[in-house]
Parts: sequence; C-alpha cells; structure tokens
Amino acid sequence: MKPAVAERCLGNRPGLGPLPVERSRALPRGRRAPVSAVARPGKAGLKGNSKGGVPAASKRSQGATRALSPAMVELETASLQISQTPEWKALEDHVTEIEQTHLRVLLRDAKRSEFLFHEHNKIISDFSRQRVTEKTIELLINLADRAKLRKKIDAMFNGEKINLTEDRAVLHVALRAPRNQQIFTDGADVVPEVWQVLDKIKSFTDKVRDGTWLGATGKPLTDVVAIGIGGSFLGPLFVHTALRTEQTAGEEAKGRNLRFLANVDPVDVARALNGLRPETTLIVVVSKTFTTAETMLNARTVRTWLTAELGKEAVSKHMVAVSTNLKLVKEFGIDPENAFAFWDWVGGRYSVCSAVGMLPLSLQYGFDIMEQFLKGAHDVDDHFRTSPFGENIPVMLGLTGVWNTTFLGYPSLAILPYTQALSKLAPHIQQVSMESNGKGVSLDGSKLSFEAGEIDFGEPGTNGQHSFYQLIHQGRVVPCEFIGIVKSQQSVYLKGEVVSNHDELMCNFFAQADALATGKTPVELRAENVPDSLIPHKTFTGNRPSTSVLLPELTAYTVGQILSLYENRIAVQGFIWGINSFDQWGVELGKVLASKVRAEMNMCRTQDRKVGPSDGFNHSTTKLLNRYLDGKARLLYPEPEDVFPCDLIDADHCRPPTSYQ
Ligand SMILES: O=P(O)(O)OC[C@H]1O[C@H](O)[C@H](O)[C@@H](O)[C@@H]1O
Repeated sequence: MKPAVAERCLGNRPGLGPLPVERSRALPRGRRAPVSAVARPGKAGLKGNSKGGVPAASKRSQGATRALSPAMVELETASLQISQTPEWKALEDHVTEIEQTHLRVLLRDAKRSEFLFHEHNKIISDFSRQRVTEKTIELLINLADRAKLRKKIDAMFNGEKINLTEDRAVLHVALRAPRNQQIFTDGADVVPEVWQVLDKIKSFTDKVRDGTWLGATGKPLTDVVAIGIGGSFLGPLFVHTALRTEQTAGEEAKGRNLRFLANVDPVDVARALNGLRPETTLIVVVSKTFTTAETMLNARTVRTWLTAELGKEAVSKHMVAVSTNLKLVKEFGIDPENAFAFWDWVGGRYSVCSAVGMLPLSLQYGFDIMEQFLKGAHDVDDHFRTSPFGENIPVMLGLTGVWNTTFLGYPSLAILPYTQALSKLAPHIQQVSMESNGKGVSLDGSKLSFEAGEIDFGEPGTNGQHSFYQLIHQGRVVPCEFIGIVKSQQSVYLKGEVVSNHDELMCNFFAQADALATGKTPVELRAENVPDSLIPHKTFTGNRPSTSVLLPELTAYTVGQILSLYENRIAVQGFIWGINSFDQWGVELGKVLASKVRAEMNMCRTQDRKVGPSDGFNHSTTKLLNRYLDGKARLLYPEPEDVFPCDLIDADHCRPPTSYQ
C-alpha cells in the first residue's frame, strides 16, 4: 500500500464574511438566463399584481430580448394577475360556503357523487370525497377558462415554446405518439425522429437479450446498471418497480437484472455493483446534459471498475449512453453508435418515455412490453387533449389540486397507492410535481401573490397506515390520492381466510378514504360507551378530502396511463397558477456553491495546506468544514488514484477505504 496522504488543511480561522450569493449565480452552460433576469433587469421589486403599469407581457413585446409569437403573448398575458380576476375572487368567496358543509353530509347526496364519478378506458376516478359541490367544479372550470387552459394545452401539444425561460417546446407527449401522428416544432415533425430512436432501442435490446450482442469475453450481458439521477433515474425506477411482479413482464425478465445507481455516495456504488461481474454487465449512462456531476463521477467510477478487469477496449461492448449531448458522450469514450438520443424539448423529469426509460426497461422486459407502456401514456394524453374539462380526469385532478392548495390552504398531497408495485410512484411524482410547480414567480417573472406548488409525499398502503396516517386523520389536513387495483399482480387466497390477501389490502383502500371523509363524532363515541375522558382523543373530525382512482390491473399499459395522469395533472396546475412548470432554476445555486467547496477541498489536498479556506465562506461553513477536514485528516487513505470504493464488491480489486490513525 502506498503511503497515506494526510488531508489536514484547515486551521482555526476567524469567521469570514457572508457568502457572496449574487456573484455566485452563474448560469449553466448553454442555458439562457431567466427572462426576469435578462429582459427586465430592474424589475426585481415590481409586484406581479400591481394594478398600475403596463402588463409585463406587453412590455416584453415592446422591445425585450426576443420576440414571442402572438399566441405566446396571449398565453403569457392570461397568466398574469390570475389572482386578480373575478373567477379567482368567486372561488375565494365560495370557500365560505364550502366551509359550512361537511363531507359527511355531502356524501349523502347520491346525485352529487354520480356527478363527481368519472371513467375513461377502465380508469375510474371518484372525486366525491373532495370538499366540492357542482358549483365548485363550475367555478374551477371558469377559472381554467380564464387562465386559457385549453389554449395552453393545445400550445403544449402543438410544439409551441411554452418553456419561455429556456425557449423550448414541451413535447414529452410526442415520445408516446403513434408512428402515424404528426407533431411539429420549429417547423419539423418530431415523430419520425422519436421512432427512429425507438427502433434503434428495439434492435439493440433484442440483440442483448437474445445473446447476439455479447460482452468482451464472449459472455451474454445479463446485468444492467443504469447510472443517472433525478429525471434520469426516478421515472425508470418507478416503472421498473411497478413491473417487477407483473406476470408477463416477469416472464420476460427471467435471468436478467436491472439496477440503478443514482447517488454520488460511494455507498450507492458499492450497493449497485455488489455481486456483479464486469464481464456480464452492461452499463447505461443516462444524462440529458451529460454534465451532471454525480452521474459523471459515477460513470467514471464504474468505467474504472469495468476496465480494471476487462481492459479499455471493453467499453465499446459494455457501456452505452442516453443523452441529448452526443458530443460529450463521444468525449467520454462511448461510441456514438452506442448512444441513444433525445431532445431538448423533453424535460428531464418528463423523460421516462424517451430512451431514458425505454432503453434500460426494454433491456429488462423487452421492447414489446415497453411499447405497451407508451400506448397507455398516449391513451391518457389523448383523453387529456380532447375531453371536456368536467369529464377530463387529469384536468379534474389538477383543478381539485389547485382548489385544495390555493383556496382551502392545504399545501400537501399524499399519494397512497394500495399496491406495493407502485412504491416508487410518490418519489417520482415528488420530482415531477415539486420541480415543476415549486415556483415563486409567474411566467413573466413577477412575484406570485399566492403560493404555488404542492408538497408531495407518499407510501403504499397499508405501510403508510402504520406510519404517518395518525397525522392525516387527527392532525393536519392532508388531501390524499388513493390508487387501487382490481386484479392484483399476484394472487394469494389462503384456505380458511375470509378474504384473499389482495381483498384484505383493498378493504383498507375503501375504509381509509371514508374514515378521512366522515370521521367519528363524540355522539357516536358516547353511544359506544367510550369514557368521557377519552372522547376528545378518540374523536375524528373528518371532512378531510381525498380522491380515489381505481384501475383494472397494473400492467405496462396502465402504468403508462398513471404516468400520463400525473404528468398532465401537474401541467394543469402550473397552467392555472400561471407559472413556468418546465424550467428548474431553483436547483442551480446549490450546485454552484458545491463547486466552490469542491475547489477548496481539491486545493487542500493538492497543496497539503495547513490554513483555512481563502475566501468566500461564512463563519458557520468554515467551522463545519474545518471539523470535516479535521476528521478526515485522521483517516488513512491509499493514494487517491488507488481509492476505489468497491471493497464490498470484489475483494481482489479493493483495499479497506479508511482506517483511523
Ligand atoms: O439528466 P441530467 O442532465 O443528468 O440531469 C439530472 C437532473 O439534474 C438536475 O437535478 C435537474 O434539476 C433535474 O431535472 C435533472 O433530471
């Protein structure tokens, strides 16, 4: 073992000045500055809803940095001051009316329940446990009309550049369009390109699966590790988790393994590679930009793992990539022939239907199954694009979401699938929803006068019931979305049991929604002889809103439907709030600051400095960084080029990563 490198850099150093946040706000390469920053630099303090002055959209059209099409100016204008419109005000007034009702009473009205019960292609959605009446829905649809929801949906499907701050179209719906459909953006039909890549995925994945494509030592590649993070990870993980126990998909996946590596934590590397052999492993590097720090370090790490055993030439057989940046893929050393493209009009969190999901998932389940997934998503896209709002399930989900969040003041949403197979739905939707709608300004850059976005979380039932349901029954009001399945992927019915295992699960699906809605009153408790002292503790106020969605089964097709329900629901909310749901500037600042820390750590290591950071860190960060580096200085590492976090994976290649001096 080479001598240890002592990494002690930081001495005690007096507190430094506050972090120069403004100076650090570099923009990512290739991206434009947000409109509010470039078009109207002096506008930061302008209130979005100030009554005076020229509307921002028309200001922009009077000489801003770039021209918008008349259609986009109209849509941007429709997004301004939505909270000042009579339709918004009517909903605010209506809250008082709704507050005088209780779901216990509303649910007695069968006519109302029928009105709130919708069905599309075997997906049933029941909105009767929302705190709404027919009038509420009418008022919400009026608001949608005022926000020009229909035009915004059309603009999205027609390839208009509705992602204004990045000047991009939002066309993930084109990823699941049938071959014969035409969808244009910038004057070109994108559907042929989409199918060109899908055909390439089919051809490649067939070859890997049938053993025509072999590894460097002539062995079939049975194991796949997909390296990617955020949108290049969560969607594919959700779909993989949903299909693992589905009968047909399970058959197709026999003898194959699909794993994901997302976190830059070496612990995740060790876990992803544990038990795998390079000679039977195919690595798929998934990154829209091919610059994401975590993914690129993980890709380099796994490439080292691979080439240490198989040599550099093995990369062409064992590593493929999915990206919009084919130039960087090539520079990384992956043959462009082995790269699967997608386009800047696909947002990362909306990319699971592109090669991002289709490549790794087709390797695991075969292309034909995954084509069903695309068909399911397209089916709901079509329903979303064409159905009247009152019968349109994604629109209804979006409208009730806006009602709960903005008007009734419930900021969160619990996503509660009653099937373990959907256990990764909530983590995926967290990104789609919170990265899309977690915004503080409207499309034109003016500050919102209300809070947009929704705090999403969730767990499959019944696990959640034994965890956080206490709070949602008796603590805060958290609107819920229950998802149930008629036919389980796995059927178990034990002799002597009163119901099958799946029915047992589904009893809870029905019971929980009613418990939240109707609650339990002190009168009912007294009738059950509950002692007076316990009555307050055992009372359930009820009146807690939820939606129930019931699907016939969970297959690749219905998983695609679920994806589209949520993606489009989230778009509806953003369209009504008047925000840009398709950019994500909020993730940049942390990345910039991490680069500064990285530069500092590197300087400490290379110069073996004994002094603290030279500038730019505040007292708190300096102090904590000191403690971290102090702690690290006590550890013995091999020379950096030998550090390889795989001692858990393959003892031949690794040494103990650390030990205490
Ligand atoms: O696919 P990549 O370019 O590697 O990006 C991965 C992720 O990076 C950032 O966190 C973005 O906010 C996400 O939207 C994106 O999905």
